[in-house]
Amino acid sequence: MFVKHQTRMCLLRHLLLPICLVGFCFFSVVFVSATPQEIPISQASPRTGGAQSPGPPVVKVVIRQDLNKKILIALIVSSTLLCITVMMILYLLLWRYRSMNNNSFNGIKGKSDSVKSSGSTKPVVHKVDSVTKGTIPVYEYQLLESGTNKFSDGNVLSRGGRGCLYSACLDGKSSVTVKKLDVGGETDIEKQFENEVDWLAKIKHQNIISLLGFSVYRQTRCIVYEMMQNGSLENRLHGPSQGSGLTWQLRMKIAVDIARGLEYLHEHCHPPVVHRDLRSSNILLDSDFNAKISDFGYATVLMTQNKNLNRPSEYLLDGKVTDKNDVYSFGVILLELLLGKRSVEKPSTEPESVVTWAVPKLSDRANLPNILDPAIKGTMDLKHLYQVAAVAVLCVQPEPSYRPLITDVLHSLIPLLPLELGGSLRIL
Ligand SMILES: Nc1ncnc2c1ncn2[C@@H]1O[C@H](COP(=O)(O)OP(=O)(O)OP(=O)(O)O)[C@@H](O)[C@H]1O
Repeated sequence: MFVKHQTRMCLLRHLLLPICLVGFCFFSVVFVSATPQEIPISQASPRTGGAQSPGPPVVKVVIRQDLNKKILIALIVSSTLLCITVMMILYLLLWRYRSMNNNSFNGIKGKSDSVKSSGSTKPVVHKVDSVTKGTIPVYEYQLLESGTNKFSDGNVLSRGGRGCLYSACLDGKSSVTVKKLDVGGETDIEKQFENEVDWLAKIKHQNIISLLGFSVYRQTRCIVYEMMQNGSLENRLHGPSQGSGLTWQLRMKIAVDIARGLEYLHEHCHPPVVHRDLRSSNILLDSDFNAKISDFGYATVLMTQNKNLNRPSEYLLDGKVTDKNDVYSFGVILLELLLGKRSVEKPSTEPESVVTWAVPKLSDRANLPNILDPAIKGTMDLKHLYQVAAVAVLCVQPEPSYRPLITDVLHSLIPLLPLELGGSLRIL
């Protein structure tokens, strides 16, 4: 919204000068053409005593010199107009080219740089008005500190690999989530912080977590997100409740939501974005169990070299990043939803991935009901179950090119989801 508004204002500002020039020329032309074209010269004899004597007819004589002058003026005006039009077109083309370059997903780098240079010793100023400028709000560190009771243990939602997550109340009413990262000279964390803020500032979608702002204070980086009351999908499936709160229909809704978020990244972002770290712990659920993709610390544009990335080998096919990496990860989540198993089980022996465990078993569809998550056994149409399992198996093909596009996955899942949950299935 803000970015669109900003662009419109910018366009207006840039168009104002050429419009004024054209307007000026237009009025010049109108003015010139409005001046008399001919000067009538009467050759009649002088009037006597006010009575008009019938004299010879009035002859209109065009003064040649004047005519030449007018042609000259017309020529000057029209050539000026032509020049201005050409200049205006060039100017617009140049401006369009520049703004396209600026908008092509490098918008926040400038912001990150300024953050770096200003942020090491002083708190960043709380820019409330930055919202109206089309940028992301920069929170004062002290505001986040007081909103989380000085980052107290009582406010901790989770302790992650890269930092701690707190619930916070910033405006005295609604609750938000603050992720606090301690950079401590670790460039990797700083990079992930910048990457996350950079992407989330540009990506707005109902199935992608909303970024509310960030803060930079000495060695501490904070990211403020919307609160996702039902936590992560991983916790819902494999935590204390063991998936009991997730019905078959809810699971289908979650799968469709994730596919919608991914489809937006792969098909509607320009250039396309690959998440690269899709897993059930990065799928968050709001109070209505709407699923949103989070954690964009590793996200990148499609088809860049995959350097410096410490991910499992299945994410690094030929060192290339493609949208099919995300499709594979989506398949893993689908298997987790169906079977209630973790993506990687860690028994006392060798850790085993759900893919190597499930795919051989799924070759015989009659086997499927036996390995299904007990929490959903016998609660769905078997035809639907087979269809979802087939999609999951396709997504986790070892050969990336054999995996479907996420848009195809999405459109094969939508008919299995009831209308009231955002699908197209009519339950009679
Ligand atoms: N906006 C949110 N609202 C509610 N809970 C959240 C939110 N974001 C994250 N969480 C919870 O915190 C957990 C950790 O999330 P976080 O993004 O901090 O992980 P992380 O630090 O990236 O950990 P890892 O390095 O293992 O990915 C999530 O799995 C989820 O349970």
